Amino acid sequence: MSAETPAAAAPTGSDAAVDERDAAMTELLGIRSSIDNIDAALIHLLAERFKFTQQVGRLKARHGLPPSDTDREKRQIARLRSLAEDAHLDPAFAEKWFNFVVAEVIQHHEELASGTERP
Ligand SMILES: O=C(O)C(=O)C[C@]1(C(=O)O)C=C[C@@H](O)C=C1
Repeated sequence: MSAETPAAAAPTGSDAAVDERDAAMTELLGIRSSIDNIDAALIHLLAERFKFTQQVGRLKARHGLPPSDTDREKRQIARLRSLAEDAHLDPAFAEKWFNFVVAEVIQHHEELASGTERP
């Protein structure tokens, strides 16, 4: 059987169809378990990233440096878009993700600079 021609489903309600549905559910649970692991890893990676950006924010606040650095952002976006392409991930999505995270980071930087950061 080729990837282009999936097997026809057994007639609805037949024993074969029930077996196929059970097998599909087992496969789905296995795939979801891998998705769970990846989501957990992403949360841990994001937490680590925010620990480092908090360090940057404190450094910038201490020395009166501006919260954002658009040149750095541009370079990082170009780098991430290229990495995304190599990884067959939509580069526009990679850029959107980066901008989303950076907006949050800049808000944290601003709070640190103004002394209104959350505990
Ligand atoms: O590298 C910095 O200067 C940061 O503040 C970190 C960071 C980022 O999260 O990547 C956030 C804001 C800046 O505009 C650029 C990059």
